[in-house]
Amino acid sequence: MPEPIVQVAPAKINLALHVTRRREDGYHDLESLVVFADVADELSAIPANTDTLAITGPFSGGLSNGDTNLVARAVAAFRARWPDAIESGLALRLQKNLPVAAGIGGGSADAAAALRLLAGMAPYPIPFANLSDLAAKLGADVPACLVSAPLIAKGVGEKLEPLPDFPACHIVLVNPMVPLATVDVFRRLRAHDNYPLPELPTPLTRPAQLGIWLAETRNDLEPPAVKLVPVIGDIIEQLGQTQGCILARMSGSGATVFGLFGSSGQAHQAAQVMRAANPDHWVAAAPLVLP
Ligand SMILES: C[C@](O)(CO)[C@H](O)COP(=O)(O)OP(=O)(O)OC[C@H]1O[C@@H](n2ccc(N)nc2=O)[C@H](O)[C@@H]1O
Ligand SMILES: Nc1ncnc2c1ncn2[C@@H]1O[C@H](COP(=O)(O)OP(=O)(O)OP(=O)(O)O)[C@@H](O)[C@H]1O
Repeated sequence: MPEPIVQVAPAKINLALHVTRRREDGYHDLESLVVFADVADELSAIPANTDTLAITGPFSGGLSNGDTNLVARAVAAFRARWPDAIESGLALRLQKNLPVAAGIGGGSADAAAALRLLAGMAPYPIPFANLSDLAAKLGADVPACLVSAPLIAKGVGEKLEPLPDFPACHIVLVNPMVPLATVDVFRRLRAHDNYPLPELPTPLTRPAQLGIWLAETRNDLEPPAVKLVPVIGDIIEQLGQTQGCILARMSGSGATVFGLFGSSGQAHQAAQVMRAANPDHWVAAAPLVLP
């Protein structure tokens, strides 16, 4: 039996997300500081006669392993774009550790992991720019997930500026286990032309520096999401009061809330507090993925 080829699909966190414009096509232009935490789905592949997808793990329930799964869509799109790159079929296994429709880009991270995995198997180099163009067709967050390191995203997520340095922060993620569809949150958004992100300090190396910058920013999707799922507001308040929490805010279109911490000890302590207070919620603590 050959060794499986493995790619991790880390959780995406929008530390700040400003909605700057409603476009003609109904989508919105965003400016977002995007980071990734070392809590992840995991995708593995073994050469086989045909392509198959098995889904395991705590959040596999209810996810289709058919053509609509973002991993299957990524594989199909890759094979259509580079038909001679991988001749064998692939037995794919997705370990689903991240909650679904949670604002932490699980499906997008899985699609990006599939693209990285296939590109790594190809017998010739696949230019990153071409892979990124294909990623954008699969979903707004897929190009950022392809990078999986701190970056500023603009447009609908296709314009990316990876950051050369970033403070070694720790993240606590809390999800109330209420799925929230991105489209519903955008539909409830009232102000579509908010101000852009302020300039980031350079070099950006200390958590406290990041905290000062973040205090000038927001997640514009948070108020409409809290209206739809009020418990998000309660989590932000609780997490914000834990010791050492630099900032508590919702990620993406929710419902996951993140807490930002300067040390691993404080993050794990806060995660314990949140677990004890909310035994039904999903809680994870992890370091950020650094550049
Ligand atoms: C909000 C973010 O999580 C920030 O990272 C992402 O931009 C969302 O990206 P995503 O999950 O890939 O979003 P999609 O599934 O493509 O969008 C679902 C729906 O949300 C709305 N939508 C989404 C992204 C965007 N920039 N503007 C929008 O108005 C559109 O009505 C779209 O039909
Ligand atoms: N591999 C996959 N993992 C998770 N969701 C998937 C997958 N494939 C398809 N989907 C579908 O994609 C939708 C969005 O799921 P996902 O977890 O990516 O949302 P999200 O965390 O809100 O993303 P974002 O942060 O980009 O808004 C779900 O309704 C789900 O059914």
